[in-house]
Amino acid sequence: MLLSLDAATVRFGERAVLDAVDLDVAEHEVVCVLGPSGSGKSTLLRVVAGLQPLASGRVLLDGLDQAGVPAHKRGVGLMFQDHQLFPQRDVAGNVAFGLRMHSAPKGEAAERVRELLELVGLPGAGTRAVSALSGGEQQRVALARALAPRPRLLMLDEPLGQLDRSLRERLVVELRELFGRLGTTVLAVTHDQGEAFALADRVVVMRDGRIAQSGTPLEVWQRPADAFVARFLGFENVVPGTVVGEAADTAWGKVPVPEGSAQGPRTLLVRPGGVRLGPAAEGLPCTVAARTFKGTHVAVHLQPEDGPRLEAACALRDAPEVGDVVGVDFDAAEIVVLG
Ligand SMILES: Nc1ncnc2c1ncn2[C@@H]1O[C@H](COP(=O)(O)OP(=O)(O)OP(=O)(O)O)[C@@H](O)[C@H]1O
Repeated sequence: MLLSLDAATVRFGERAVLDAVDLDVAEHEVVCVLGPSGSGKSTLLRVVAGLQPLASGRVLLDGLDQAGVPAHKRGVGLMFQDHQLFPQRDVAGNVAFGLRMHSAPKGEAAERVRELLELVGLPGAGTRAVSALSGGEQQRVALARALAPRPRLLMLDEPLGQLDRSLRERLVVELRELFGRLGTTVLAVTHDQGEAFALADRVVVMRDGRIAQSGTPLEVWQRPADAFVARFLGFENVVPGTVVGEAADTAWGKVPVPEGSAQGPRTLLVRPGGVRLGPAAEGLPCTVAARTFKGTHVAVHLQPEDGPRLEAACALRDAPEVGDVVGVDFDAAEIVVLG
């Protein structure tokens, strides 16, 4: 394992901001830590970087305990949210900064800077002033600077946080490609699930200093570990229910569940795609309370006579109007019995 956290714990006063976290990152793996504000994501990175001491537990790099190893000797690169470029240096000066710290010979450094700027899509930008760059360009310079000393582990804290949506979406694809090509091992944190899912081989969801779930983007998306993860991912149809056989009793009536689901009192996730709308006389009667255009589909918010609202995903053409009364039934394949 390139990186292992072993029961890593950080306390501020009484409160454990990291609470006995175990995490392994293999070489060449891209891991994204995802979680709400205050869940401990940045603290996790700072611990690995050697900027935050542990109350207990261990950080190992290549199997070696990093206790007492200062930040600059850990061989990890860290790129922060507000990319902190030096405004008085030009682009090349910023990129070379990472190298100068490692006392590279001058000619070699210039060649490496040229190579890095090409890599991040800014060929020939070496003499430009940092202040004259767009947000996305500054982000690329910060990335080149972090990659310059060839860190064995690259850590990114909200790497695309400040940028507008379309630029973020483009950069995330570029980053994924770049890391794949370079074989870089990456530990990134973000609160944006789209970004994490697009970038990562593995997603780690944090809650209150603990890991709520770890898995591939597909695993986490298909089978959120619990109601917290499901809600954090933006799923709204989360209800308690009692599972007996292949159905559950819920506030929305009887809901079918997949074969082999855990039995007894549980929490259910109903994906919006599994909420099917039909004539008012069939299934659970609901009134359309709102519609939200989502680009590829319409999210239809349904109010049953009793019980919480439901969200359905409808094709653009089939979406009912606000005020319509529809009958709802459920597709067992889109229902997950949560842990
Ligand atoms: N030096 C400190 N002293 C006291 N509390 C701290 C300190 N640093 C962080 N915290 C607290 O620890 C908790 C976790 O902080 P952290 O920055 O790791 O969260 P985060 O998940 O990265 O949040 P965000 O997404 O908002 O950056 C927060 O509640 C924060 O207020």
